[in-house]
Amino acid sequence: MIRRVALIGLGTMGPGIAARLSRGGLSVCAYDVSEAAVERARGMLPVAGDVLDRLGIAVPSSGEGGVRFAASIAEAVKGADLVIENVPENIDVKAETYRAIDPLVGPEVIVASDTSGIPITKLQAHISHPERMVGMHWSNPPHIIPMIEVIGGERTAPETVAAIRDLIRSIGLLPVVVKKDVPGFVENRVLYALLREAVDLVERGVIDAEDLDTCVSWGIGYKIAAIGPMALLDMAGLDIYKSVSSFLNADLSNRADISPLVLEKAAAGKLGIKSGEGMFSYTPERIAALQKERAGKLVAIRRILEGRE
Ligand SMILES: NC(=O)C1=CN([C@@H]2O[C@H](COP(=O)(O)OP(=O)(O)OC[C@H]3O[C@@H](n4cnc5c(N)ncnc54)[C@H](O)[C@@H]3O)[C@@H](O)[C@H]2O)C=CC1
Ligand SMILES: Cc1ncc(C(=O)O)c(C(=O)O)c1O
Repeated sequence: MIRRVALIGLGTMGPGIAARLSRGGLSVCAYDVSEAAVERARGMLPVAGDVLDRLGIAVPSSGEGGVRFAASIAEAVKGADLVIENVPENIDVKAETYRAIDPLVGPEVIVASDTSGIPITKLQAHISHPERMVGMHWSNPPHIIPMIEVIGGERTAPETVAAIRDLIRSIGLLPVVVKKDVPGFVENRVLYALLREAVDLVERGVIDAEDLDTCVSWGIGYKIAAIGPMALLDMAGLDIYKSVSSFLNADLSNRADISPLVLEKAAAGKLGIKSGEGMFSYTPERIAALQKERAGKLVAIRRILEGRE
């Protein structure tokens, strides 16, 4: 039974994951190489806790759960049943992290990666018990989005996939088991198909960035939360999809490299909210207001989709 979780990496994803696991009654020991990341995570926990309150996810009455911060990776993984790796999306950084964890944990400990899409088969080459390694891909913001992809690599034991699926379910979240270890799994293959086309349309001057967001959020986005893509095909009619895709598919962006617009901005340090500028510009006040507004909307939508309002 999984009760104690070590969480390695407290950047964008870590604090929300820690808060949600703790609400599920799991005891979390978190670690980051960066002191600043740990301090930021400490500050994020009550904010995420407030959102979880509004989602109606109660603090366990048993007194279980809780998040503490470790001073070393060894302290973090000591006594853990599950280690969740949340370090940057770079195979070398992840491999180095597994090398550090490997001698510190027994063969019964599951090592899960929150990778956005590096195949688990590649990651498990860097660990001495590959049968205990699994993908556990959360979606951002992880304390609010209930769906988590579970991915086994070529050498993952089916029992490991089942254990993570059951854990996710046991804390009231929604596991989706991906049957093949393809790059990007499912969520990001679909998201990156959309993002490639969106960036291309803005880059070619077909539409401004603000209007692109209005079009997608109030058109496809609003609809797709209630009606998934496969159900949408049936709602529109496969005859319509056949006619439109007969001329449109060939015209969609099929670029295999990274768009020049994104490369240019990234090279100039324009990374989005984390740097104050990306596709749009942000002041610190605007970031705080946006985060509050977005959490409020996501909570309200989720409550409606769950039939609670
Ligand atoms: N940002 C997003 O929207 C999502 C990201 N992911 C994935 O989750 C993982 C983490 O992503 P983010 O939180 O966005 O990254 P991030 O770059 O914001 O945070 C990574 C953290 O890991 C720390 N770190 C680096 N090496 C470490 C080590 N050896 N030991 C302990 N800590 C270490 C860094 O100091 C940093 O605080 C990546 O694999 C990413 O692809 C998954 C879902 C969504
Ligand atoms: C741009 C982008 N890339 C990756 C992810 C992920 O799920 O890994 C997300 C996300 O929203 O979670 C994302 O927005």
